[in-house]
Amino acid sequence: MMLEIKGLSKTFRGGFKALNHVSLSFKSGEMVALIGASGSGKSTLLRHLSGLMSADIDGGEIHLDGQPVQQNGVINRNIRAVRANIGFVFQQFNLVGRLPVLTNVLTGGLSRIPLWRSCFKLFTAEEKAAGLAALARVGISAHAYKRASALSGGQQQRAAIARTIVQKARIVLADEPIASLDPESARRVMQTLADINREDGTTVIVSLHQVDVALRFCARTVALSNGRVVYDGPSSALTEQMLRDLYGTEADDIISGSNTLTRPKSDVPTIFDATRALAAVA
Ligand SMILES: Nc1ncnc2c1ncn2[C@@H]1O[C@H](COP(=O)(O)OP(=O)(O)OP(=O)(O)O)[C@@H](O)[C@H]1O
Repeated sequence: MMLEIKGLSKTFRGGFKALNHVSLSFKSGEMVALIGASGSGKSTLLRHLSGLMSADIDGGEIHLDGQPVQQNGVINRNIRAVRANIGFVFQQFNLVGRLPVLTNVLTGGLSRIPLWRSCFKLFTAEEKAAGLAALARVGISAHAYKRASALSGGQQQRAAIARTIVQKARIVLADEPIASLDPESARRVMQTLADINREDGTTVIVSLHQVDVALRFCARTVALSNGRVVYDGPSSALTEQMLRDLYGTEADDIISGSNTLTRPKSDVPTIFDATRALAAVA
C-alpha cells in the first residue's frame, strides 16, 4: 500500500510547531527508520499517520492507497476501515496485562470481526489457530496462555507484533519499540519486524533512538530535525557529519552507541556500531 504525506504540519497549543511541512511517501514493502534527536517529531508523525492525531487546519494531508487518513486537520470519518490496514507497536507494549497473551493477540483482528462478537470476546477455532500461528512466527507460542504481564518486555513486544500479523496489517508503525529493552531482546524485536517485512511484504516504519540499529535493519532512513525532514535516502549514504549535525551534543552517545544496545555483550558483536557501519559503506 502506498502511504503519502503532503505538507503535514502540526502546531500544539501554545504555538509549538512539532511538524513543519513534512512530505514523504512510502511504498509497499519498505522498511524505513525514522531518526532524529529527542523532540524532533518522530512520535508526533507516527500518530498522524495512523489518524490518532489530527494536523493543523491547513496542515496538509495523508493518504493510504488514495484513501484519506486525514486532510487539513480532519480525520477520515471512516478511519476504522483505513486503520484496519495499520498496525501500531508502542514503546510501552500496550497489551492488557491481566488478559492471556493469545487474547491480546486476537484483539488484533477486532477491526475485521463483527462488533457483537468482539464484545463478548468470542473467537472461532480458526481465529485461535491464526493467533497461535502468529505467536509461533514471533517465537513465543509457549507463552500463549500466560497473562501478558508475566512476559518479559521483549516477549510482550513480540506479542504486539503478532497482533499486527493477526490484524493482517499492511503497514506497521513502531514507535521506539526497543527503547526499553535489553540488547538481545532489542535485536530479536528488530529481527521480528524485519521478518514480517521480508516474508509478508509488510511496510515497516520504525522510530529509533539507536542510529546503528537503523543502519543495520532499515534500507531507508528518514531523519527529522525540529519537525522537518532533513534527510530521506539510503541508510548507507548517511555520513557521520550528518549524524553529528542531527544530534548535536547527544551525538557521541548516539553514534558510538555507548548508551544503546550497540555495546556487545560478548566479543561477538550482534550489532555493529554506527561509526563502523558508516566506515564499512564509505
Ligand atoms: N500533546 C502535546 N502538547 C504539546 N507539545 C507536545 C505534545 N506532544 C508532543 N509535543 C512536543 O512536540 C515535540 C515533538 O515531540 P515528539 O514526541 O514527536 O518527539 P520525538 O522525536 O518522538 O521525541 P522522543 O525521541 O523524545 O520520543 C516535542 O518538543 C514535544 O514536547
